[in-house]
Amino acid sequence: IDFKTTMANAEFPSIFLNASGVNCMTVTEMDEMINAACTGGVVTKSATPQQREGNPQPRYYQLEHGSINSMGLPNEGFPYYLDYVTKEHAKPTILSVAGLKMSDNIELLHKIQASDYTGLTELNLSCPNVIGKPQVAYDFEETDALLAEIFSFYTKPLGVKLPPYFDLVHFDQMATILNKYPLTHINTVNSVGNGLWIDIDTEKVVIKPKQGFGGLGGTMILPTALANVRAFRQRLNPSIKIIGTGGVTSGADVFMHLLCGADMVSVGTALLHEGVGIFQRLTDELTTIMAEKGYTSIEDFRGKVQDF
Ligand SMILES: O=C(O)c1[nH]c(=O)[nH]c(=O)c1Cl
Repeated sequence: IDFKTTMANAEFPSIFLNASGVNCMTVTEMDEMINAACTGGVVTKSATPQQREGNPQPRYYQLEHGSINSMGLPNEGFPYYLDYVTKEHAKPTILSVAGLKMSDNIELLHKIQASDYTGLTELNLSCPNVIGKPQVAYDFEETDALLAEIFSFYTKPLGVKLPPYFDLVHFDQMATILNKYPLTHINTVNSVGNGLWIDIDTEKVVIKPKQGFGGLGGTMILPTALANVRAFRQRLNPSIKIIGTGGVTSGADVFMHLLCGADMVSVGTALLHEGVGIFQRLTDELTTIMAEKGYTSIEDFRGKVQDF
């Protein structure tokens, strides 16, 4: 079975990507993603205008059923990633960008618009760990204003990375805004913001930044991720594709994201834990499930989750 798919002008040889932030900080990591078996390409770490050290360590911690992080947007800086994605690669790239303020986002997109890069870009509206900054995507007016400004000049393929929402009315409000713009895709979900974990031996929180508050990922957020993928698939124009992210550790999890309507699936916590070999495993497990059910193509079941 071939798992190739197309988004905007890019042909991905597989539906699998890394979640931005994992295995995508450096050229070495991004090349490893592209050269790995069963990957569709690579999503860069969200780039800020200048290089950033990020938050003090420990800033990532693996839990029994997932992860917690408050990285603080460490990255090599926008020029580094623009240079990488503008080069030729065997598979497509998605350039992730994250401004620390509105003007940063506008400035970064003007630079991409003016550059030779013709691939996909993903605007991260959902970083939960920039201290003192609320997530843009939880401010509907700001999101609407930002997208209106961007699409007044930006003509290249653009998607947005969204945080999870937890209220059906919020799905309605956000989808109404997103449907106004010619987005290539949304990527949902980013980590579940500001969780907390404690080591009871030391009675201390497990990460240093933000008094231990950090974004949650991994198995424990899969139900939230599935709900967000389904809710947006039901509400968004079919022209807006969906990268399903959150909680994927097995072929069954991939199958559920696809049933909810995802076009591609990205993996973060489990990729960090297992390495790029996970993509062959997910491919094999999904293939087995499809064979057992008599499906020969993802289109046989994508978006066809049934109500009870
Ligand atoms: O702290 C981070 O770098 C970070 N961590 C996340 O879990 N999601 C994001 O979008 C970002 Cl930008």
